[in-house]
Amino acid sequence: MSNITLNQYLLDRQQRLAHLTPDLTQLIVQVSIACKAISAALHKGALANMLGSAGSDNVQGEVQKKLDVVSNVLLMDTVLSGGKVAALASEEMDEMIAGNDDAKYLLLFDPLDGSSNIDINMSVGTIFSILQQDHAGAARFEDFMQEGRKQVTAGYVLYGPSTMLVLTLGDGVDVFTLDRDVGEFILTAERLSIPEDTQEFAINSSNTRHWEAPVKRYIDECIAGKTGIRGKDFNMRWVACMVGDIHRILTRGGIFMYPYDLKDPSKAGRLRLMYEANPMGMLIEQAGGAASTGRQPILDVKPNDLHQRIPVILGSKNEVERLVSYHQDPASV
Ligand SMILES: O=P(O)(O)OC[C@H]1O[C@](O)(COP(=O)(O)O)[C@@H](O)[C@@H]1O
Ligand SMILES: [Mg+2]
Ligand SMILES: [Mg+2]
Repeated sequence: MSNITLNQYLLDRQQRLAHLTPDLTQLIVQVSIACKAISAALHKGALANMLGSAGSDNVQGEVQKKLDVVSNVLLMDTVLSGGKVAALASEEMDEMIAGNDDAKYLLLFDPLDGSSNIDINMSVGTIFSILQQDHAGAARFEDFMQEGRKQVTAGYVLYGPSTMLVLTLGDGVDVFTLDRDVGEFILTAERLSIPEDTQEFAINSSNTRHWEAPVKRYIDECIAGKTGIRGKDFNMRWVACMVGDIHRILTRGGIFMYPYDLKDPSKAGRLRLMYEANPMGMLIEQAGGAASTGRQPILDVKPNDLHQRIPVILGSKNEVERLVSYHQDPASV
């Protein structure tokens, strides 16, 4: 194992990556500090009265857990006091929050992903995405409306049996594990690569009756296994925390889907473009996988709202491409 800390790693990358400015490095470090504090709060759990609901709803009408609120405040306070963001936006807040007018970066985050896992002591995560602000002066809402392809950094922290930071600067995907004894994220895996094929899928199958035909066809074929046209058996996993599911896929391959469904036709999907789909799409592509809505690459979607929802299909390239081809094949619909 290396003894390379996140700070050392970023200083080293500054020598080779022109877009990794000292300000961007500092912003990434500030996010990692907030995530260490979130990790500590999660670790204390019931002992620090951290479990349960906060008694409020977020902008999307979802009940906020205490830890959703605590994580949001920790991230916001740490980053705003660091002075490297022009503005930030969070899944848990209605509007963007302005930062330093002289700063050059915009930060987006899902402070606590997989909220329904908090009270059962299962894995949760934080997801973040960094965009460049391309003009001087105060940030505006429109500055955030950039395709995912323009992200300069994306990552997540998985709070599982160990706390891991998974990061891309647009040059591959690297993994850091929090050493609690010394309080540092240490580099533990480099240049992740997702196998092109898989026999593992992740989807909330309680929504089966609401799916569109291409998704039904794909999942039916996986379930038919050796007896169907796929000629091999598939396994199914569902962590109920996107960070956990994506971490598994980055580690050993697989496909993760939260497709459009007709349960509530007014919703374009369950997951959010800016806080979940874009950062995860960048990580997956950087590790050689594919990320699609079924109809176009996630990273090419031009956003129109901070809290926009979107269908997501992410993971092993050949499986994602197969499901995308079913969306184009009239026989599926
Ligand atoms: O409740 P379901 O349908 O299993 O949905 C689980 C999905 O919802 C999410 O928890 C949504 O994220 P939040 O917890 O940040 O709202 C994903 O992490 C996860 O993949
Ligand atoms: Mg989430
Ligand atoms: Mg969340």
